[in-house]
Amino acid sequence: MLTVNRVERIQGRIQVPGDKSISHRAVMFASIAKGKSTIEGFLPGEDCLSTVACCRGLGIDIKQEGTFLEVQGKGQYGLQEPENLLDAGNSGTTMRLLSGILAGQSFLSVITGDGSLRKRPMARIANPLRQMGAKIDGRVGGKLAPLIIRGGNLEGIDYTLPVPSAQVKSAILLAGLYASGETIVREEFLSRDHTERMLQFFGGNLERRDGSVVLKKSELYGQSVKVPGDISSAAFFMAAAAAMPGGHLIIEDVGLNPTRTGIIDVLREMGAHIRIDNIYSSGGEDLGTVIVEGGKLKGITITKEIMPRLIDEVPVIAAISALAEGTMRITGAEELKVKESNRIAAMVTELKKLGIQAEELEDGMEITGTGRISGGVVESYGDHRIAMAMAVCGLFAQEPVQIQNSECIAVSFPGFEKTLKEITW
Ligand SMILES: O=C(O)C1=C[C@@H](OP(=O)(O)O)[C@@H](O)[C@H](O)C1
Ligand SMILES: C=C(OP(=O)(O)O)C(=O)O
Repeated sequence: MLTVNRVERIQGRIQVPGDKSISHRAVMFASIAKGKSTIEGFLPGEDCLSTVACCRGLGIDIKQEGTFLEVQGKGQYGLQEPENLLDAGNSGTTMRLLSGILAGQSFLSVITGDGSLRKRPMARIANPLRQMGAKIDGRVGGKLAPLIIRGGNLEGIDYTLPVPSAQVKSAILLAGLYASGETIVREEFLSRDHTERMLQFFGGNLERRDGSVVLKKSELYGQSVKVPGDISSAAFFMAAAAAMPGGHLIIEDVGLNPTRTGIIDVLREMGAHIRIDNIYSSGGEDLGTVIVEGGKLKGITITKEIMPRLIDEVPVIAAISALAEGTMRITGAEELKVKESNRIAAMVTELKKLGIQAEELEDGMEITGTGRISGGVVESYGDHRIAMAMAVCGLFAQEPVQIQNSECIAVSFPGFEKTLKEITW
């Protein structure tokens, strides 16, 4: 159980661990690339370690020393039939992206995960991968994991995403590496495009045409990847510093891919002062220093257009909305219901336990800021983002906030508590 006490100051200069989305992709792409890859700044969180374990289960030699990885890629057709179940743990990204790769293999794989992942929707990837020619079965008519995949002989498809999801887009593109003809993915609002950028970086034949991604069957080649700091982890501290009058926080080497910076746009619209400095590029991704000055925030309305660029940051936005003036209305966020927990229900229930005025909407939530957060015991639902969002509430609460089942924070942010202590007084 993590206990977070009220603080008076948020100040400091920090770095956050490597980006989770990019760490997963780097390991997977390196595994199916020809030759050795190195990965620097890898996130040694539980989710990414699940990806490493699955790739090892497919016969890939991966050496890990903290945040440094060396992967001996065996080329597109070098993976071996796994002797046992592949376990994606709590990680939707592992299960969905890896399924795209497994759809290209003629051998049999069975991929499963923990209790939360086994409840999350998998038809969204199974359907397009079946259309490409893979055989995929699973519980409840092939909709839930464990998934049983026998792939091979794929054909490209032209697919418009029915749900805004970078994981679905990525699964199709990874299968597209093995498919004849062109694989085309279209989406209404651009979701995180790390797969597109990294496929190009590894030598994949990928083009972007009028809002769609077009991929032709291609071979990847080993590379050296430097993983940027995770803006989704930085978001907890950015939001806390923004809501604390007098707060001053500098976060270095943060990934600033424009498909991930919705949190900066939202905090600015809420009245926060955020500056970006020292921008540079590495491996097709932008990085930079984020400087946050704290002050008084106001509630705003968020709609579905920004959601793909903001999705994992909604819990912490909800948390600081309690401190903002007026009402925060978050809409177009249905996808939050199918994350590690139902993040709409979880946040509303737990915020109410701290005396915050919160209400569920069909596609989001509404929070009315009173500036007052009481203390108490709250639940994480085994969901890392809920646990960290509630920790942010604790920094502003009248009494300590105790977060039950907080170990799940290690899924995406090992060292969260240590960094939190370093910047708060
Ligand atoms: O592609 C990715 O790395 C991710 C995509 C998002 O999920 P969806 O694709 O389900 O929206 C996000 O919530 C998740 O944390 C990571
Ligand atoms: C939704 C998340 O991850 P995943 O889908 O990979 O489990 C997350 O990290 O907030």
